[in-house]
Amino acid sequence: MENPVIVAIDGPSGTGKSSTSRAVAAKLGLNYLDTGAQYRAITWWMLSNGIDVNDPVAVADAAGKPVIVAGHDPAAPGITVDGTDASGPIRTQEVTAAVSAVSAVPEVRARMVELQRAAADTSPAGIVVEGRDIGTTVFPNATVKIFLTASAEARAARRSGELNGAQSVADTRAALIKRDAADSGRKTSPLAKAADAVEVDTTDLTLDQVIECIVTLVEEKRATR
Ligand SMILES: Nc1ncnc2c1ncn2[C@@H]1O[C@H](COP(=O)(O)OP(=O)(O)O)[C@@H](O)[C@H]1O
Ligand SMILES: Nc1ccn([C@@H]2O[C@H](COP(=O)(O)OP(=O)(O)O)[C@@H](O)[C@H]2O)c(=O)n1
Repeated sequence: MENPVIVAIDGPSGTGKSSTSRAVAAKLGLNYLDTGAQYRAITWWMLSNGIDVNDPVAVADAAGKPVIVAGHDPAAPGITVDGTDASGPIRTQEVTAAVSAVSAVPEVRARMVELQRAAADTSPAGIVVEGRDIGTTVFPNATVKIFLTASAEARAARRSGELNGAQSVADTRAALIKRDAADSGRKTSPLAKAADAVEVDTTDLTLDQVIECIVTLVEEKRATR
């Protein structure tokens, strides 16, 4: 049988990773994994259990406790923490503000990477995995690696639109830039483009154009291997 296809999609917030990855997985009949949702889920658990997220030792000590299960269906991925649906709570601004600190802790990353590799092992046709370090660390031998970018203005406008104006574009832009810096500057598996990743600037592309571009790259790669 053919090896499973692994499509790694990395990039900063608001570049279109989730929307693109889900559509690409659905079109190609592959599983889907949102690794950002896993880091958000463990962050939500830390906050809910009174762990000081700015204390890396406390976070490391607790990292093995929550049971996080991410769904792989691109039409309805979902995520549970200790059996409770966490899809809503992981998207709050409180979690968004704390997630970079939690995800910088090596013990947290080791646990998540284990779950991410296990997800690929149970995806016979293959999987589209989105995050920050998928092409560099989690799947260095991925079939196709994509690094999405977009201007800070475009990303902030997209995100602010999702929050229905609850946060201004300027405040959203500042929060995104702060999180990018934390994610790119951490020691363990920072946000980075893999040397062999294809960079796609989505600033002036429609979502459909980005999806088409990635589907074509995967199909080309599949045809030649
Ligand atoms: N190419 C694009 N053009 C316009 N809007 C986009 C594009 N890609 C994504 N979006 C929108 O931007 C928002 C953020 O996209 P998302 O996929 O969640 O990004 P990420 O996962 O990288 O944070 C969503 O509302 C999505 O519909
Ligand atoms: N592979 C990954 C994915 C996410 N993350 C962390 O998780 C956070 C949330 O990721 P996300 O993909 O849900 O973020 P958004 O792009 O949705 O805003 C990021 O800011 C990183 O701190 C990570 O460290 N490594």
